[in-house]
Amino acid sequence: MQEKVDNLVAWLQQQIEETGVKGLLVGVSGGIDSAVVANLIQRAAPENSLGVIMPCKSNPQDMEHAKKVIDRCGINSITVDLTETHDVMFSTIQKQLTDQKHINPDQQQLADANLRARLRMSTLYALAANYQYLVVGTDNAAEWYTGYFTKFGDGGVDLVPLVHQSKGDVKEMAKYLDVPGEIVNKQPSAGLWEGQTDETEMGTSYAIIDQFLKGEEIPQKDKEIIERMHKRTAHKREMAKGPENFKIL
Ligand SMILES: Nc1ncnc2c1ncn2[C@@H]1O[C@H](COP(=O)(O)OP(=O)(O)OC[C@H]2O[C@@H]([n+]3cccc(C(=O)O)c3)[C@H](O)[C@@H]2O)[C@@H](O)[C@H]1O
Ligand SMILES: Nc1ncnc2c1ncn2[C@@H]1O[C@H](COP(=O)(O)OP(=O)(O)OP(=O)(O)O)[C@@H](O)[C@H]1O
Ligand SMILES: [Mg+2]
Repeated sequence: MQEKVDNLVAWLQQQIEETGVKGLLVGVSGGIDSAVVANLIQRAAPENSLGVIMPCKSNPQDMEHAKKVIDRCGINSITVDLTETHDVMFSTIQKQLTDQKHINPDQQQLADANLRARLRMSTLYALAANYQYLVVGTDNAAEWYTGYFTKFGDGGVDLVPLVHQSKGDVKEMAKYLDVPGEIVNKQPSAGLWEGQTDETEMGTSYAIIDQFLKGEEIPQKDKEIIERMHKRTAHKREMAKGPENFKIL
């Protein structure tokens, strides 16, 4: 584990050097993935790293966990509360849709949730411009393969150090990095609505996705879910498409 952590820290330092930026920042949610990334960037750039706490109608316990992560790893931090910003923006959009009688009630929960993730992304880039830092993402191999992230939201980042780590690997790394036990052991959640957990929403578990990614046998039902998610979200892992027949280069 020490070797893996040292390699990831060295890789982050190399990215700072190659890109000529001053440091790195990450959104700290109170979940395990961002706890690990906060520790990694703090090790990579102790004086030039930042953890950003961005509550947006969030569960208060997540905020407490986020603060614990920050205190335990000693990273500099800033809190930007996006609750009011989200309220104004989402209600303005809903009002226009309602006035035009175009509102689709079935899509509102997802639209609300993804707007939270995209407001966080915009906040991180505003801070990155200020400090001349890069935005570091927290997606692990399971989330990346299944596309379980918001396009241009939590997926809108400059670096993804954990993209080749399974959720199990992230958990082992968190223990090694001394992330508080209550964070290591809680149910993964995007926290985008009350009671949301990743595994209930996906209909499969991280343990099974990890097995699938390692080429191990898993139940047919889970295989179908994982392959369907992967196929449906291919666009999130690619550049935006343009018409092929107008290519000039
Ligand atoms: N074939 C295609 N080619 C190009 N673009 C395509 C497309 N199909 C949809 N799109 C576009 O993509 C959009 C759908 O993608 P997107 O906006 O991402 O939305 P979507 O994938 O529907 O939702 C995001 C999912 O990620 C989960 N999430 C989000 C954030 C954090 C976490 C977490 O684990 O913490 C999890 C969230 O709970 C939800 O299940 C469509 O509205 C459309 O604009
Ligand atoms: N309230 C928040 N404040 C700051 N960043 C956030 C917040 N909510 C989400 N994020 C960012 O979005 C990322 C994606 O969330 P995700 O839930 O996948 O990761 P996590 O919370 O770190 O771990 P877990 O998947 O175990 O819940 C987070 O890692 C974090 O960088
Ligand atoms: Mg989370």
